[in-house]
Amino acid sequence: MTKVLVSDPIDHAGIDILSQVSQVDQRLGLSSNQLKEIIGDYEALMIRSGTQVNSEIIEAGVNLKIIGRAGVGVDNVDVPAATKRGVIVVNSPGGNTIAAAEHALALLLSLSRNIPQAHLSTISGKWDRKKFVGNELYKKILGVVGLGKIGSHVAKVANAMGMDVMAFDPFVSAERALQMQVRLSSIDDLFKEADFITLHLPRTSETENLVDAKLLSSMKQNARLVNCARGGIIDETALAEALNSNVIGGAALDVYSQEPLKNDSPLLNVKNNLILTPHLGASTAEAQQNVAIDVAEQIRDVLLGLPARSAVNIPGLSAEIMDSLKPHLQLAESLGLLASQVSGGQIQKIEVKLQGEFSQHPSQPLVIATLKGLLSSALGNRINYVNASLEAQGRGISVEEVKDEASPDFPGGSLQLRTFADKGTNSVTGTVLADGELRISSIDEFPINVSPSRYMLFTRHRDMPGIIGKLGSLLGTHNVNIAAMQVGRRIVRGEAVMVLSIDDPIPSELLTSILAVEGINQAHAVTF
Ligand SMILES: NC(=O)c1ccc[n+]([C@@H]2O[C@H](COP(=O)([O-])OP(=O)(O)OC[C@H]3O[C@@H](n4cnc5c(N)ncnc54)[C@H](O)[C@@H]3O)[C@@H](O)[C@H]2O)c1
Ligand SMILES: O=C(O)[C@H](O)COP(=O)(O)O
Repeated sequence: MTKVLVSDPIDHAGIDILSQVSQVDQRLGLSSNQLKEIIGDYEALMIRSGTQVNSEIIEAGVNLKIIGRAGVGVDNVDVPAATKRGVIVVNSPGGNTIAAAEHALALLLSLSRNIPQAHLSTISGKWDRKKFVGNELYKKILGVVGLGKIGSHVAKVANAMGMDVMAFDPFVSAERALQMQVRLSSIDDLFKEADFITLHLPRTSETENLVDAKLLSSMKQNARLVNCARGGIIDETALAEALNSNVIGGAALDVYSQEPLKNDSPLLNVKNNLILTPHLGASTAEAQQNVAIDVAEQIRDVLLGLPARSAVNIPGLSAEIMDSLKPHLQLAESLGLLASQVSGGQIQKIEVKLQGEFSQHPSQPLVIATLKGLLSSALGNRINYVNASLEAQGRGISVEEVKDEASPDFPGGSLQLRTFADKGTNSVTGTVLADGELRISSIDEFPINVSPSRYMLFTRHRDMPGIIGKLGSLLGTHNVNIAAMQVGRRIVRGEAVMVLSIDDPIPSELLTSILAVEGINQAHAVTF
């Protein structure tokens, strides 16, 4: 039975799903060293933002197949290290959208009406109705930075509350903004004009300290800032200074450059106009149930050998694509595997040509499947859809994709793989028949028509009498049974290919004997 380690608090709905297929161990509060020590026993790790999954932990996870992040941000996972090791990283892109958006709105309202401060004052026995006079959000300008899933929901609610919403998001079109009744602007104009600003963008090398002293000083003096996205997007020292010197009206933060917030953080010296929450954006019962179910289902599927729907490190390969292109991906993988066994020498480049109907399919998944097949004879089950491109790059194999809409050969089109190696160029072509069956339709431009089978023998030889008989009796002598045979040639008595489907593997001494037969130029034992 597979084993799943859960190292952060996860809703029981997720644990229930995983328990149906796996042993689930919930070990909260592990140190990094403790996690490193035990991770080798597990096929899957399920986390939230509390567990840092660095490259050492990933290396120690020798059985790890999948890391499931029950939430959106995967910045606590070393995704490149996971990709290199072929470990799938999945998240729940939409499970906590509403929770995070509502938390940002709650912080906006708390800031505008001084709710936490008024609460503290009231429970201390005071009745101060003058000190806590606030502002309405109605008719105020809201600046949304990052108009993705969360930012859009905040914008929608803010519009309904009568706010005038502007946004900065370099990846959102003017049409989309118009649909949302949001006007797009530059970040500089947004910070100058807005009465309230809310951040909903990821933390990346580009957005780190994006909100710095300069941007803060351009804000209106009474303007207020909310960050419910990621710590590190705001320069916290600059923010503390801006608040203490009344450069801006107030701020509310849910996320910090270092979490948990450190005792020496400059933010803790700010008085009055700052509201802090401990990364609570996704902490609603509903969101926790959503993300736990979403991610647990994906972990369960991957452990059962099925695709994951939200893998962050399998580009272009959603579960829908994997399902709809299943036989096409199988063909691509088979051609890659075949090419790796018949091409001579070190492959430096491959050309993946999508012909006819095939050119209508997305090429990226087919290229990844081809590379997976190509590298699997060398790397076995260490290669998968996650790391195939990276492994190929690491071996200096470049990839060219070609689309050729005209394919006279097959109604369903065909896929051709050409390999360019130091010892020459080879090509293999295949198709998917209407019933989903795979066919190899040519090898090195010689036409054939065979289905890939577990063991096969491919030869290049001179088309001459007696050669087939000699080969047959050699196989017979070694007790290798022939299931099917086909010959392909372009001209009579010229060069030809022979393809045999056999029931048994070919021992190396038999291959040597085959190569010694007069007229046989090449012989390749192929295993699918
Ligand atoms: N506080 C919490 O508990 C909590 C909960 C959920 C999500 N989050 C965080 O909220 C953020 C937004 O999440 P989402 O689900 O809406 O993501 P999303 O991917 O749907 O949206 C992010 C948006 O940011 C935009 N963007 C990227 N770089 C930008 C830049 N330099 N300037 C402006 N915009 C930029 C993108 O185009 C995208 O539209 C993420 O950082 C996520 O980790 C926090
Ligand atoms: O990225 C996220 O989903 C949020 O930051 C929530 O993080 P959490 O699951 O640790 O609450």
